[in-house]
Amino acid sequence: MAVADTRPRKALDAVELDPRREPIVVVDDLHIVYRVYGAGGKGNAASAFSRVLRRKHRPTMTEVHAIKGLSFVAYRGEAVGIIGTNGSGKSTLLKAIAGLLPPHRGGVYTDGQPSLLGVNAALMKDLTGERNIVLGCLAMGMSPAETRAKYKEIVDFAGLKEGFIQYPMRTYSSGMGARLRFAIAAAKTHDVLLIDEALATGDAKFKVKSKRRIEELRKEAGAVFLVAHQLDVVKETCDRVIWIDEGRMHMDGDPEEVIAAYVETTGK
Ligand SMILES: Nc1ncnc2c1ncn2[C@@H]1O[C@H](COP(=O)(O)OP(=O)(O)OP(=O)(O)O)[C@@H](O)[C@H]1O
Repeated sequence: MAVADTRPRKALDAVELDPRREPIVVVDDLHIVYRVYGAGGKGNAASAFSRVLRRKHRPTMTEVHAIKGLSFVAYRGEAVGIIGTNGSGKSTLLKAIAGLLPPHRGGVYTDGQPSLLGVNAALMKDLTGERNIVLGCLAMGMSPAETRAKYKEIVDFAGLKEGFIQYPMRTYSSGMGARLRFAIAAAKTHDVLLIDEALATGDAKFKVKSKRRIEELRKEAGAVFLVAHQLDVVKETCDRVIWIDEGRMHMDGDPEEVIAAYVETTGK
């Protein structure tokens, strides 16, 4: 899948390519800019009316430059951890790789279909866990027969308390929701699996289980990207870590080294 590239290629030239491995995600001088309308102005009816009278269609617009020229190549079989302080651009990068945010400049190229598994992944709160499994599997492109075949495996993996699978998801704790989301996403082999904080709320036993499943997914599929604030999860799960600071690449390499440098700099 290719996402708009509107400028001469330059930044990726600086990235070293490993000719022995197969690239699966290429991020080339990526810039992501959010447009925020109405920031700074009063968001009430009077100011909207005043805009109408002044024939100004839109409230003031400000831009947030969240990713500022990021370039790297991820290879088949890699598990890449993305770390950085709050607001550094981790979730934005995942969304851009998933194709959910258009690049302002530069591009993201993936070999195969990326799937984003986030804390806010679109499960329906008013539907039962059971219905969400079916909908989730169908939404991931599985056939009804495949969905039926995988159903029990998903329920077992999520390991919810007895009977909860028949309850609406709004009755689940955040940890239970995260477990079910992960279990649904992990039921399928993904070309590129993007995980945003989904493992944060699981307990220790579930983390071990998910780590094992991520390893399997890496073998079966393309690459796994993981955003997590818990550095131990990243260290245990990933074989490469990218540290983003204010939307820019700060460090990229061995998990132990990058995390040690991050802890030393940020004190986290
Ligand atoms: N929908 C949005 N509209 C405008 N600005 C946004 C939006 N989402 C994120 N931002 C801004 O983009 C920047 C990067 O945010 P992002 O959520 O990617 O950071 P993050 O590293 O994932 O943060 P955290 O660790 O807190 O989850 C921040 O300055 C944030 O305020």
